[in-house]
Amino acid sequence: MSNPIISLNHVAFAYNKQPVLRDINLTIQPGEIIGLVGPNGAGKTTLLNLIQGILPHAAGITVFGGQPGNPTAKAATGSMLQGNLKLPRVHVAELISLIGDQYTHPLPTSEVLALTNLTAQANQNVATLSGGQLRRVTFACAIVHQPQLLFLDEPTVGMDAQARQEFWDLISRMRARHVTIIITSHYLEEIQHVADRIAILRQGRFAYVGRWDQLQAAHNGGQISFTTPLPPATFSHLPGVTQVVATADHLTLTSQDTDLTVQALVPFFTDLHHFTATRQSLETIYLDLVKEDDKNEEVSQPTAV
Ligand SMILES: Nc1ncnc2c1ncn2[C@@H]1O[C@H](COP(=O)(O)OP(=O)(O)OP(=O)(O)O)[C@@H](O)[C@H]1O
Repeated sequence: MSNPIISLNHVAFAYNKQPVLRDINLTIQPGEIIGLVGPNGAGKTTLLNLIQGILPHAAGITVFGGQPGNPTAKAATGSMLQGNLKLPRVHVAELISLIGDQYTHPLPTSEVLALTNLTAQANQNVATLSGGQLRRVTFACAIVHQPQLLFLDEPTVGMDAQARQEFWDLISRMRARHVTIIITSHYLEEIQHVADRIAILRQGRFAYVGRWDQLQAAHNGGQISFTTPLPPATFSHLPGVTQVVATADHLTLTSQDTDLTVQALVPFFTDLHHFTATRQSLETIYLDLVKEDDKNEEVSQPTAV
């Protein structure tokens, strides 16, 4: 395995003695796309700022083999921070080429425009762009110097569904260029398609780091619905079943393990109709994980930082 681009070892951080990050551990390999998720105020932006050396506290953080903000890391990093930047009133192409001129090996402006779907807006004044287009210009400015590492803090905020889809396509194009990306987003269902691994930040620690599909496989719960002439009590003691709800036309079983419950339902199949089984959505798994962590926090003592 090649040298990691970023390694985080027992990283802790507090603002004015108020702990935000308590014990953060993560190693990021070149070309990986990491989705950093967590509730509002969990510390995602703080962590990105620490890794970039914007916040002055570097214990346990190595970026491109050195301290955050080291010259190699600075030259190889692109960043798109939260919100729209206040951009000067120039044409889109002019702005991208002005920023490119600050670097030794910038991408040609036409290539950046094509990559970010901004060719049609090349000669438009940035002050007249839509919110979604403006976010793409900010992204174009972050990649013009061909960074190996990109930080994207809620890049799709304010974009409509189509603009978000286009943006995620753009991130997939960055994957082909082997760019390492850390991206924060509250759109879980979307980020799962672009991120190789998800890191769920909660109460100053990662509640989960890994692939979404593995997280889903580990949470096998869900709901099973059907119509049946049999009484609801028939199903309440089947393996995995935690709840049976009867409505006018069907029964819904909530199960901790849908595979197990479906197997136990096989002997009843001739009496079951309109059968559907649904696995928990990622959103539900995420919310449960965050809630579980809340419960754990109630019993565990906060770590001194
Ligand atoms: N400069 C600061 N001084 C003091 N406290 C701060 C400062 N910046 C952030 N905080 C606090 O640190 C915590 C983490 O904030 P941070 O912005 O890192 O969270 P986040 O996960 O990015 O949140 P969001 O999803 O809402 O953007 C919050 O409680 C916030 O109020």
